[in-house]
Amino acid sequence: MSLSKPENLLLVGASALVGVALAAILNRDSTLDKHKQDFGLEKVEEKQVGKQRVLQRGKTGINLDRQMSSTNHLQDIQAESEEALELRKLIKKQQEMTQQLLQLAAPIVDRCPHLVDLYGLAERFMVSPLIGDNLKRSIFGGGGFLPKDAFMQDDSFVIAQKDHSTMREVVQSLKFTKGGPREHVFFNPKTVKAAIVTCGGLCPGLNVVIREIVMSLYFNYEAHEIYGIQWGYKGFYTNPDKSWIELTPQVVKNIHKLGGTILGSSRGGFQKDKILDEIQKRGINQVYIIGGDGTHRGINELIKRAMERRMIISFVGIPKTIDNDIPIIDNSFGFNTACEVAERMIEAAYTEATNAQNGIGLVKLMGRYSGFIARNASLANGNVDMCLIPELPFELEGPKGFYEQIITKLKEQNHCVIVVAEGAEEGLINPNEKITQVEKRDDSNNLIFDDIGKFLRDAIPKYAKTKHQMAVTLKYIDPTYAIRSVPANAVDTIMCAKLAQNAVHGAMSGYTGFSVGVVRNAVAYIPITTLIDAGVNRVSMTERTWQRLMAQNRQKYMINDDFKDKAWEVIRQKQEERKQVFRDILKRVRQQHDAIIRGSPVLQEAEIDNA
Ligand SMILES: Nc1ncnc2c1ncn2[C@@H]1O[C@H](COP(=O)(O)OP(=O)(O)O)[C@@H](O)[C@H]1O
Ligand SMILES: O=P(O)(O)OC[C@H]1O[C@](O)(COP(=O)(O)O)[C@@H](O)[C@@H]1O
Repeated sequence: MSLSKPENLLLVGASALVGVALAAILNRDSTLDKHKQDFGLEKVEEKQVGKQRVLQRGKTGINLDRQMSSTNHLQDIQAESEEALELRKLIKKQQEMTQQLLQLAAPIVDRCPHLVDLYGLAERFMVSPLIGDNLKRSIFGGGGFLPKDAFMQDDSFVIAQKDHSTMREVVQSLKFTKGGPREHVFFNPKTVKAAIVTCGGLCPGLNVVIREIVMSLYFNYEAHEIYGIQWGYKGFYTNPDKSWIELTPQVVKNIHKLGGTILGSSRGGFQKDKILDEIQKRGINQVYIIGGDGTHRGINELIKRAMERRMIISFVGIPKTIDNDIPIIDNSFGFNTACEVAERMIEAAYTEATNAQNGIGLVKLMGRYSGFIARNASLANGNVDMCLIPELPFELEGPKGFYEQIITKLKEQNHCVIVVAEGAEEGLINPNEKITQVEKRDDSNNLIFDDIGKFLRDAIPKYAKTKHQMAVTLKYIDPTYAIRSVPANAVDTIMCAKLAQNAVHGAMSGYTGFSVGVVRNAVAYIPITTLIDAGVNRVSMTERTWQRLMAQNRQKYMINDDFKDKAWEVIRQKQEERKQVFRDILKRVRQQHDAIIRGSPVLQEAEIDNA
């Protein structure tokens, strides 16, 4: 019988359900008790050792129900009559097929690795110390404080895509495991040794994340051995006696009010074996790494190497980027704060511009590859006339170019407010207008552009004077580091706490290789490989937020006729590339899901029978 035929599936399903019911009567209670003894799970519940665990552990197909019925009661079975034995075998097969059917019907979720699967470990879980032992404690706090139904099931998921118009689209959307505390934890808190490191550029909220990881490990799980690694990746192995510092609630108590990171940060200096040597030497089994895309590439390298070295460690990423250019997540922490501060700078530019004849306020904001800060701060301010970002094709010169449009604005309203993202020159469609002459890179191999802000500060008045004999008053504001070095605002502080706590929940429950992010307003565990594959998030020219800004400031198309087609082609091509990236991810996730199902012993058996 082929399980790929729907009618056979239904047949198997129907008979399997009958079998399951029979099985439940015959051996459920006794097997469950035996399982509880074997695994020491006094509080384990029937529904938790069933199908959900099978789905979660799909990769290795570890099936607690199967273990129970096939091994634990062999002696009982042998003592029974031949007839009963046959019946039991049939029931067992039907049960397994039911599991298989459930797997076939399961949503396709992009699951992050679990240490049990990666290393083929026995499933030994402890009841979470977070569990409230009575309702009062659950409500009013103290020791274990979570009521039972506050725990997250492993098969809960978050749908990543925003819009769906058909059920088919919902089914096919990218989905991630939902973050949250699990009722059973992989790590015994007494044996946890955690390390926290911050990498890359600064961002508001780094200290909040550090603080909440420490507090959550220390007070919620009562894991007390926590280290902070100073100066980014290189701090793991450079002067380790000094750069490894012990983090306690006392140390981190007030750091959430400070900008930057108490651990310091750096670019470059990633040496995986040296990092792992030090981690191994100190017996670290949970590593929390806060950083951007470069940092996440590093985490992926560490995981691969750690597996080769058979180091059982949970590596967790907490995505950090002031530019908000990490894909999939709604927003990165610190972005809200950055936009708030940037908006005030734009307001200063507006005040200056409106208080001078032919006044121009020019603000340069961060955004190497993506213009999210410039876009959102401009929208928030509402008085920006032109916003230039890397994703926007434009020209400087010519009758429709940027300079001419400034002149038009000045003639119309006597002032002009301009926001430019530092990477905006990527949008310059005419190669003759490029600003950066020699390509430069930083220690992490990121591009460094020549300063477009300073370039425009000098070029705009010159253009107005030579081409229009117009004297302008230009005030230039470059708040770059002033924006990212501030403490997190209230919204970001709450977000950081949410991310940090869920990072700890994920690591404690044995997940690894995931990054914790808010997706459609819910916390998701996103496989780091997926985050890397998804590349850099960018503002889409056809998305509604950008369109809203265009509607608000009535910014015109800054391209002359010669480059019109090329500009459209660039936009179209970039959008197609982004779509392809997600199509590829979805394809891979689907293939993984199919492979899990095909790799299942039940399906293989059915196919052999059929042959
Ligand atoms: N491809 C990579 N593989 C491994 N480590 C990397 C990679 N790219 C960057 N890193 C490391 O990650 C850290 C931070 O990277 P960087 O690009 O500066 O910041 P971000 O993580 O914010 O993008 C640096 O220590 C850098 O050496
Ligand atoms: O001067 P630094 O420290 O290299 O950082 C500047 C760069 O970092 C960025 O803020 C990007 O960093 P993240 O997105 O990783 O936070 C760019 O916008 C900016 O060019």
